[in-house]
Amino acid sequence: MINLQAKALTIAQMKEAEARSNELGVSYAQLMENAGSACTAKIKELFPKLSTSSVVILCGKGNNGGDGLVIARKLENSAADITCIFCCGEPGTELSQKVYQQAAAISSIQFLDAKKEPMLCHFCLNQADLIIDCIFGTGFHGEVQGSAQPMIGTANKADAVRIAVDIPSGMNGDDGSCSISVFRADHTLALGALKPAHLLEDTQSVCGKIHTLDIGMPSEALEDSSSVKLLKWENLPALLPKRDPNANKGDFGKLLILAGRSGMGGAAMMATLSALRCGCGLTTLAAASSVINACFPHLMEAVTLSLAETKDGAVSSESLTLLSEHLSSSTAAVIGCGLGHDEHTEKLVRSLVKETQTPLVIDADGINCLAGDINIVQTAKAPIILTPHPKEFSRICGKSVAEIEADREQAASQFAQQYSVHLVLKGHATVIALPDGTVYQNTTGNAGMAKGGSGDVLAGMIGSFLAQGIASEKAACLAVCLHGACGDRCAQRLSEYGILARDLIQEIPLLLRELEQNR
Ligand SMILES: NC(=O)C1=CN([C@@H]2O[C@H](COP(=O)(O)OP(=O)(O)OC[C@H]3O[C@@H](n4cnc5c(N)ncnc54)[C@H](O)[C@@H]3O)[C@@H](O)[C@H]2O)[C@@H](O)CC1
Ligand SMILES: Nc1ncnc2c1ncn2[C@@H]1O[C@H](COP(=O)(O)OP(=O)(O)O)[C@@H](O)[C@H]1O
Ligand SMILES: [K+]
Repeated sequence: MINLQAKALTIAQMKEAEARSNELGVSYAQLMENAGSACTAKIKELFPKLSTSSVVILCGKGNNGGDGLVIARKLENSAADITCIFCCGEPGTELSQKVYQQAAAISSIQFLDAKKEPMLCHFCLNQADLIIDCIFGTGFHGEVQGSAQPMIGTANKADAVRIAVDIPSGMNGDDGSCSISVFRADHTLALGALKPAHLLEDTQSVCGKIHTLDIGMPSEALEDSSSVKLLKWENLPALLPKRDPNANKGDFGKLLILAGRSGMGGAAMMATLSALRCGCGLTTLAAASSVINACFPHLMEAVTLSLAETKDGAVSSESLTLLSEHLSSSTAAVIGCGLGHDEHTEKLVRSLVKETQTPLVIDADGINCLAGDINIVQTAKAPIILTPHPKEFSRICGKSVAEIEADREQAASQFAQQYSVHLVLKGHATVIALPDGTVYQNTTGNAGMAKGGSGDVLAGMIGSFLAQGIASEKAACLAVCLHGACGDRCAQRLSEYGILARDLIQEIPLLLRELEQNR
């Protein structure tokens, strides 16, 4: 598994993780106690002048409020004075009621009710040196209403350091959408794991600096929660191997690209050029003879293999033996870009995939050729990376495009595990799912790439890295994220409307140079 720092659990996954912790012997009450301890330790670290400071803790009536009451108890003797303000009435959950009783037994903690004593509450907030927000956490929905609203308003204007526990109150933890009234934190203490909202660019001004706190959830409980790892540009330098200064072209692999029926030469060329730009030692394009004749002058650095055509311009199955031989001497192959899908090609693709031991990237029509008998990928001898867009994926997974789009990560992960393949489900936030259940979600790319040809560029890039001996997981992650980053750079210069797939190819070496420098 690639070691990525960012790991976010959705609110539903967090609830599952809490339930699993409970089953594994770390009770809900213990988690709240641990959360309070971890927050208190972090608050002391972030705010060293505590002993001479006034602290106000804004509490909701759920378990986020419960965390606040544990913090109040744990801060006793460390701060000059502590006030807890109930913003939505008294604690309403079993857990928060229990910790309220414990805190209430400490005479030095003052408790106020925002509805009953608003003036006093505003006064305390204005005098505070530190304000801790425990009104809402993962249970928040809709808009902040009632007494919580003016409390947040005054807290945001106060001359104090503001710390939010778990999620700034008023923000949705999954999608980062904010209520009109939202607590503006200098620091946010994410409990147990980051939530998706913590990772969004737009939410940074609301969250401030984010700290993820260990609250004693067993690692099995967190890992089992099918977390999605975010793949970012910053992760790429570590994935790009350094080229051995003594190496020769034989050390950087041989890639075979089987692509391009008559009339689809652009796809074949695009895949070949992007493979060349990603550093493969020797790249061969095998395509219909008319395509080779047309593309040949533009592919000076590639070897070409001209394949017999049917009268309709499809690649004929006559070429099976020739292709099998080339495939066995290659270190990876890409099958599919603009290859077409008729009975000849289907027969050819199925035979090659069944027999070969060479690692494969299967894209576009390569996938369509397998759609009637997808079990072939499960029994194949070679490691396989499939790169469908949602419609192609729909043809092989038995789900509708709408069902896939409703939970892309889940659909991709289920398929990858069932068929023991690496699956790259393309589109906005491309998902990479591994046979072991690991799921990555790409963060680069833009809608300017939603144009014919972008997918062919990606297939060539993955194939090139694979041919150089980079393992499937790294090759797919590196290529997908780099491909998106090329799109982002191109869009800055040429606009999302104006970029072409060929522009992505020109951007590859510029960004590879940056990765080499940052390694
Ligand atoms: N469940 C657990 O095991 C743990 C939970 N923890 C804390 O518990 C939090 C989640 O607790 P809860 O599920 O109780 O949820 P919250 O405490 O986030 O809030 C839920 C309460 O707020 C109310 N509410 C939601 N939206 C509102 C709105 N717009 N206006 C007015 N009221 C609104 C709900 O009706 C409910 O009473 C986490 O964020 C975390 O801080 C931690 O203590 C760790 C352990
Ligand atoms: N809205 C988007 N945001 C980010 N990337 C996108 C978006 N739309 C498409 N892409 C990327 O562009 C590529 C399109 O590939 P594909 O659909 O196979 O097209 P084609 O094969 O015609 O080139 C994929 O890598 C996909 O992830
Ligand atoms: K909060």
